Parts: sequence; C-alpha cells; structure tokens
Amino acid sequence: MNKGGDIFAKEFDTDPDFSDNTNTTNIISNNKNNNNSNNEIDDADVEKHLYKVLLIGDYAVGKSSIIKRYCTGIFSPNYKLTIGVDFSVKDIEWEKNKIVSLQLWDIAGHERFGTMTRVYYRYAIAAIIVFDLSRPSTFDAVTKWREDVNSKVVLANQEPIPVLLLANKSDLSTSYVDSDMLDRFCKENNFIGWFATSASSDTNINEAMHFLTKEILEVAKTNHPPKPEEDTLELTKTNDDKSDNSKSCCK
Ligand SMILES: Nc1nc2c(ncn2[C@@H]2O[C@H](COP(=O)(O)OP(=O)(O)OP(=O)(O)O)[C@@H](O)[C@H]2O)c(=O)[nH]1
Repeated sequence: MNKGGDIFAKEFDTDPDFSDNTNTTNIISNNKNNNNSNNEIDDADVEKHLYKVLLIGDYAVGKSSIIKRYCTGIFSPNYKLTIGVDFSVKDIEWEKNKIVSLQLWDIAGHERFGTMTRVYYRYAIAAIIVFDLSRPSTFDAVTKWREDVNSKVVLANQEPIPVLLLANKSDLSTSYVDSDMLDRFCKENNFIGWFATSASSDTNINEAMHFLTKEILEVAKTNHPPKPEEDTLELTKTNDDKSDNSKSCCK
C-alpha cells in the first residue's frame, strides 16, 4: 500500500502483513520507468488530480480493511485499532493521460478518540461512512457520523460533500441486507448511494470506489473545498530575518 503516513500513530499490535511497504496496486503505466518506448507518454501530457476522501464510521466496522483491500488487494483478519488518523493513496488511470489520486483518510472510529477535529476533515471532497452489517448499533451511529461530516466540511458552494454508505461484512452469515430500507435511508439522509461490501471476500469494493470517483469528478467540475494553498499564509523571508541553518535551536 502506498501508505501516506501516520498522523498520530498507527495500530497497537503488529501485523507483518500491514507493516510492509507494499506499493499501492498501481494501475498506471508509468511513462518514465516504462521501457516500452512506443507507449511513452510525456509527463507534461498527464493530468493529475488529487482528491481527499474520508472513511468514517464506528470502530471495527472495516474501514482500514476496505482501504487495504482497495489499495493492495490484501485482507487481514486481525483487528488493529486505528489510532488517530492514517491515510493511503490509490492512483487510478481514469482515462488516457488522466490520473486520479484518491487520498483515503482512515479516521479512527473508537470513541476513546472522540470525533476528530475539523482539521482532519479539511479539504475533503467526499466521504464514505461504513457500518458493520453484523452489528446493528453501528448502523444506528451512521446518522451521527453524517452530522459530524456535515458540520466539519463543506464544498466551495457551502453544500455538503457527497457521502457514500457502505454496509460492510456482507460475507458473514449473520449479515442481512434490507435493500428497501437502505434505499429509503439514503434518500432521506442525502447519501449518494450505498453498497453492501465485503473487504474479506472482495465484494463491491472496486464498484463502490468507482461509483464514488465518478461522483467526485462531477463535483470537482464546479465545486471543491478550498485547496491548502488558497487557505494558508505565505511566510516570506525578509532582510530582517537573521535565521540561517547554522543557528538551529536544535544544535
Ligand atoms: N468477515 C469480515 N470481517 C471483516 C471485514 N472487514 C473487516 N473485517 C474485520 O473486522 C475487524 C475490524 O476491521 P478494521 O478494518 O480494523 O476496522 P476499522 O473500522 O478500521 O476499525 P478502527 O480502526 O477501530 O476504526 C478486523 O478483524 C477485520 O479483519 C469483512 O468484510 N468481513
């Protein structure tokens, strides 16, 4: 997995599966490293778009597993609590010379971390709320997570960001999917749709992500949360600034 990095820390226990540096399942034919000169594409011709997507929901519903399955194709049955926030990047060659990079933010679901501050939701263009089909209480919490998203991030036009609902662990025999109820729920609560997924059996993960990416590209045509550069102060060095590398306080 192309692990973006840990914002706080990662997990408690160790899983050899996860601690490796496996690259994201990269479906881009990388021009510079591609020896096939017939297919060479000049970097300048490639459009790259980076979008931040939040994955939220109660603890242990499968957020990290969905990201891992999508980015690396791997599933691990071990539970490793996410501490704080973690993120991974998935590159998709959406069309010729157009790369979509999804930066997937895996937000800790355990109540011991409370809800994340607004800072972690900033610049997100979409979110995925996950619940566990075998634990009804995790569905009850979906509305709370939805309100949390709405209160912390909006698009440039102040509208809510698109949110997709994932009913995960559909592989379990205790899981029951009430399609009519979920259709109604999504309509009433302004979700763009829902998928019954399984990170374990790799069901509907790619389909759900494809659906969301299409929606993101639609939204991005006219609307995007402010980008970091539009929202930061530039600090310029002046003649009065006497600091140089040799005067580091850490030396
Ligand atoms: N059977 C089954 N188990 C799953 C599935 N997805 C995740 N799990 C298991 O559920 C447990 C929790 O999965 P995680 O992906 O760590 O859950 P999370 O939502 O990231 O949890 P937090 O980090 O606490 O927020 C792990 O033991 C996973 O192996 C699934 O689709 N089917």
